[in-house]
Amino acid sequence: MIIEAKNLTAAYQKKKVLHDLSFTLKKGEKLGIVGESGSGKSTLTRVLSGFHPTIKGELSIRERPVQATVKDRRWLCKLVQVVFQDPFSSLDPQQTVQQVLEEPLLNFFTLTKEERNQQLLEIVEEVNLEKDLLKQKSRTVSGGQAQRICIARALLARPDILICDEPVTSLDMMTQIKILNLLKKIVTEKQLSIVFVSHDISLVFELCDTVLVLKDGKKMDFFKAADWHRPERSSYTNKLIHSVHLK
Ligand SMILES: Nc1ncnc2c1ncn2[C@@H]1O[C@H](COP(=O)(O)OP(=O)(O)OP(=O)(O)O)[C@@H](O)[C@H]1O
Repeated sequence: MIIEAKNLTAAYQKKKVLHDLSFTLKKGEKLGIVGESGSGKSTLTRVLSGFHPTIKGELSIRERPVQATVKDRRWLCKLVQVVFQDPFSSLDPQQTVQQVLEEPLLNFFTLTKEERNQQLLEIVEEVNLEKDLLKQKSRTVSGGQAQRICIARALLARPDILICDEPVTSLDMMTQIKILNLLKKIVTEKQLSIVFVSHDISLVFELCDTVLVLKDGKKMDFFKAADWHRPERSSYTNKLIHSVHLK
């Protein structure tokens, strides 16, 4: 298992927001986390990337126990890459796109300048960005371009796990479709384990193998996406499914 979570419980101050969550993710599998606003999706991604402590339970990634310590975060920062809802929140506006993309290459690998340049050219093509954009400051790019840059930066780290936390929610409809198509391509082509967070269950069914449904920080269901029609789903999951008119 690449992720093994047993009874994970997390809180802000004393208020519990995740309750006894248990689930697993195999290498190369795509896990969708679904739930309405405030159900704990983002908190769970922070726990998985070592940025939020648990008050109970056990989390292991690649069979190594994880707590939110500085040492764990250092270990996890290459292994687990996160693409956030608002791409600009994780871009330094003063950096050029080239500097943003070079960061994981400089931090995690020993490469010559030529090797780095080669990887930059390959990744901009892969995520469908103009290579002239490399010279621009990241604050001058569009929302869609910014999200492509964040996806490219995450992929350049060659992570084991890619977490996408509502990666299209802040984008306009047409850009959402384009970024989703890019993510679908990545999901199909890469042997990555992916955690895809969304309030949209139909999207999760499209992209993921397994689905974790959260409500008020509690696990409502954990099942294979292909089995979505089975009657034993919780009434909450059934409501989510029916709300998007799946057949
Ligand atoms: N920094 C914080 N301090 C205190 N409470 C927080 C903090 N961040 C989140 N919470 C609370 O934790 C609960 C879960 O929030 P979280 O952001 O994880 O949910 P979510 O499902 O990601 O929501 P959304 O879809 O709106 O992003 C909510 O009740 C929220 O108010």
